[in-house]
Amino acid sequence: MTATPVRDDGGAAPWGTAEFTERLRAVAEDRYHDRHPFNVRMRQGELTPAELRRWIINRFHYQRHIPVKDALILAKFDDPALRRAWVRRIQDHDGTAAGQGGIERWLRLGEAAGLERPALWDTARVLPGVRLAVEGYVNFCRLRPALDAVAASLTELSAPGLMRTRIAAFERYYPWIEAEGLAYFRTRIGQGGRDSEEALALVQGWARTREQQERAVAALTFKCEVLWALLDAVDSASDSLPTGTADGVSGDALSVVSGGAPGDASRLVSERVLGDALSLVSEGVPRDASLLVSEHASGDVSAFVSERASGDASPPASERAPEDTSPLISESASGDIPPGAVSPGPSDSVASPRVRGPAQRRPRAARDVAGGDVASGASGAAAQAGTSGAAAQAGTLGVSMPAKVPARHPGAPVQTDTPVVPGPAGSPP
Ligand SMILES: O=C(O)c1cc(C(=O)O)c2c(n1)C(=O)C(=O)c1cc(C(=O)O)[nH]c1-2
Repeated sequence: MTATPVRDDGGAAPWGTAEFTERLRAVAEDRYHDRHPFNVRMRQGELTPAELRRWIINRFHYQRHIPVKDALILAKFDDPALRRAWVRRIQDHDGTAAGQGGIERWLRLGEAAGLERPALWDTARVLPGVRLAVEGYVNFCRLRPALDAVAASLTELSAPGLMRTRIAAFERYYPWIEAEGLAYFRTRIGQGGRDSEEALALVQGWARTREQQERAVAALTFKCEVLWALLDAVDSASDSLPTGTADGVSGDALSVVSGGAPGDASRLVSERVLGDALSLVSEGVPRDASLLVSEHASGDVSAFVSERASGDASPPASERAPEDTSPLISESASGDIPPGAVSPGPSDSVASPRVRGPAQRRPRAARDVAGGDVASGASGAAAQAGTSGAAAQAGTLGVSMPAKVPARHPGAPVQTDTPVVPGPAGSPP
C-alpha cells in the first residue's frame, strides 16, 4: 500500500484502481465467513446431520431474500443496460419459470438432506439472529446508495472458492446428502464468479473519490459481518432457544439501525422501540457509510415518519392489510405463503450445539462492535410487539398464512426512495 497523498483541499487523494481493489480483496480475505468456525467444521466433516439441516433451513432465509435485495438495487439504476445485467441475478435465483433457479435448487438441497419444503419456507423456524442479519442486509441495500449496495455484494469474490471446498466436503463427509442436492453449489461457482467480477467493475468505476472508495470498503466489511452474524446464530443455536419472532418488527427496527436512518426517524424509533439497542447498533454501522445515508435518505425518511407520527398519514383501517401494512411483510410474503405450503414441515431435530468461547466466533470487526448485543436487544423489542390476527383474516381470503404474522411498529420507517443512478458511464451514485 502506498503512502496517502493529500489533495489541495486537504482531503485524501483516491487510491489507484489496483490499490483500491487490493483493499477490497483484503477485506474479503480477512473477514469472509469461510473462516467462521461453523464453516471450518463443515469443511472438516464435523457437523452433525442436525447441525447441517439447521444451517440449510436458516441459510434458505438468506437465499430467498437475495432476489429481494437485488430488486431493491435494480430500482436504483437509470441505465437500461445496467438493469438488464442486474435483472439476471434475480432470474438466477427465481428462475424464469416455476421449478427453476437457485431458490428451487436450495429447496432440492433441503430435500436431499431430508427436509421437506415447508420446513424451509416456514419463517417461524428461522433463528432470530439469522432474521436480523438477513434483514440488515436487505435494508442496507434498500437504504444505501447503489455504490454501497453493489460493493456489499463483493463477498461473492470469495464465494466460488468456498463453493468448491464445500462440494468436496459434502461428497466426502456427508454422503447421506444425495449428490443431486449439491447442484445449488455447482451452479453458484460460475454465477458467483461472473457476478462478483461485474460488481467489481461497477464499484471500481463509480468510486472515484477516496470517500467513495472508503464507503465501498465499509460496505463490504458490513456484508462480511452479516454473513458472520448469520453463522454465529446457526452455530450457537440450541433447542431451548425460541426461533424467530415477527419478521416485520425486527426488520423495521433493523432498517433504522443498520440503514442508519437519520434525524427524526431514528429518534422516533429509538424512543418508541429500541432504546439502548439503537445506540449500541449505531456503533456497529460504519461511520462514513451512515453519514451517506443521511445525505441520501434523510428527507424521505423524516417526511414519512413525521407524517406517521402526526397520525394524519395513516390509511383508514379498510385500506390496510391485516393488522398493518409493512414493506417487510410484503417483502417476505411471497415466501411466507409459498405455493402449496399449507402446513409446517416436520420438525428437524437439532442437536445440542458445542460450547465455544464467544471470542472465537467473530472476525475482528464484529468483535469490536456491538452487533451481538444489538441482535438480542432488537429481537427483544420485536418479541414485545406481538403478533396479529392476520391469519384469521387471510383465511377468509382463501390463502394459507403462517400462524404468526408480524405487526409493524407504527414508528418504523418504510421503504425510502433512494436516488436512481446512471450506468457506469454516468456520474457515480
Ligand atoms: O454459501 C455461501 O457462502 C454464499 C455466500 C455468498 C456471499 O458471499 O455473499 C452468497 C452465496 N452463498 C449465494 O449463494 C448467493 O447467491 C449470493 C448472493 C450474494 C449477494 O450478496 O448478492 N451473496 C451470495
